[in-house]
Amino acid sequence: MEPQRKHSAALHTCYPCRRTILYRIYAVIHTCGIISLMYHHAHSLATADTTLTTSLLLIADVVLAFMWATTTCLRFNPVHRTEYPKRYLAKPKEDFPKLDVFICTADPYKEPPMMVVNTVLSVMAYDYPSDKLSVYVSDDGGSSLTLFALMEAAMFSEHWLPFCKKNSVEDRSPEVYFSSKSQYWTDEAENIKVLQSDEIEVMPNLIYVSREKNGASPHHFKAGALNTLLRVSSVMTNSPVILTLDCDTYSNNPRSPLHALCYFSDPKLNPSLGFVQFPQKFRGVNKNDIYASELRRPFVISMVGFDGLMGSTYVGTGCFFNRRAFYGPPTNLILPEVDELGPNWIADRPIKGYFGFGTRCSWM
Ligand SMILES: O=c1ccn([C@@H]2O[C@H](COP(=O)(O)OP(=O)(O)O[C@H]3O[C@H](CO)[C@@H](O)[C@H](O)[C@H]3O)[C@@H](O)[C@H]2O)c(=O)[nH]1
Ligand SMILES: [Mn+2]
Repeated sequence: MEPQRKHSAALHTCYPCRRTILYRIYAVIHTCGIISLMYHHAHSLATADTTLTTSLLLIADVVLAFMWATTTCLRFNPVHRTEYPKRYLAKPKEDFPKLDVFICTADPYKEPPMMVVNTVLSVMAYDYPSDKLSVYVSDDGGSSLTLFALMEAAMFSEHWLPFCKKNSVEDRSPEVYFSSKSQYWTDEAENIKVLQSDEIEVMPNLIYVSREKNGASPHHFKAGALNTLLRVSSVMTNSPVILTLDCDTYSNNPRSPLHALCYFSDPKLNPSLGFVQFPQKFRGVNKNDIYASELRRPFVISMVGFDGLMGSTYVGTGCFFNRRAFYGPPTNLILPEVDELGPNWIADRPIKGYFGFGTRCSWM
């Protein structure tokens, strides 16, 4: 992501970390220390007899100095960002771009379908116009259990979405909501029952995709699944903004799309803005995180460091993409041979779907 240091844009601000100056002073002192150490080694090599020992020490110190330099650049200009989603909300709803969400699952035993549907429901229930939202699930396991769970989730969503929006529920993964409020939700469960399904007229699209795999060509695991979803979604909805999620990472903020759009809608950033990566947060780690399972260094410290240099890295989940970014660099649009797979194709055919097992879902 392009860093933007000025407080100019109304929808987001970016400011450097306050302790950067102290760190830079320390880094200069440390660099002087490394240079004098290198000088000492070079001097010893030229004058002393212990050439082998000195050479080994020199190599060890060069390696350590290189490792220090590569991590130091991430501490050199860390930046913090703030978005103002309420300001974005003030726009007319017609101006909101369509959003496609890609969720990958592969194994119904290691990734239980209940976990997958909780992730699905957490994004279907976004505070976002439902008619602009499409959720695509790629199931590399081709599991009928996962498909069945999704069908049930589609029906449950008719109750869950109005309930979340009416009660301003913050945790929109049902599993998290019901476990975190276990002392309250007995009363609220009654509310779920009495809600009518027509409170929200349009429901988000929910599309299940299980790609064909064969021995003749490599399937490329998650990357292959995401590419399949990219192609399928381009002919069905072709939304300009895409969110990718692993099936085990639910969205814990119903306004996440608005936060991302604060950047995508900025005309100064947009031509070169490929993606907006959200940090990962982990549930269920032990108190004080003694095993460092939160992975704070890669997901928090390094990310703000990358952001201040040339932009963060994609960490595989929780990332909003500009669909245009998949069609070549900002100055060069590389169009596919099939028009319908291009970024500017307007996919306006209505999506009509029927489930198996004799059930037709009313939201399609
Ligand atoms: O053939 C496959 C294999 C995996 N996946 C999905 O890919 C995701 C990540 O795979 P997983 O085995 O869970 O990898 P992890 O090590 O848990 O994931 C971390 O590391 C991955 C890269 O190695 C990133 O893609 C993930 O975002 C990151 O969370 C999951 O949703 C899987 O369902 C597929 O869709 N098809
Ligand atoms: Mn995983």
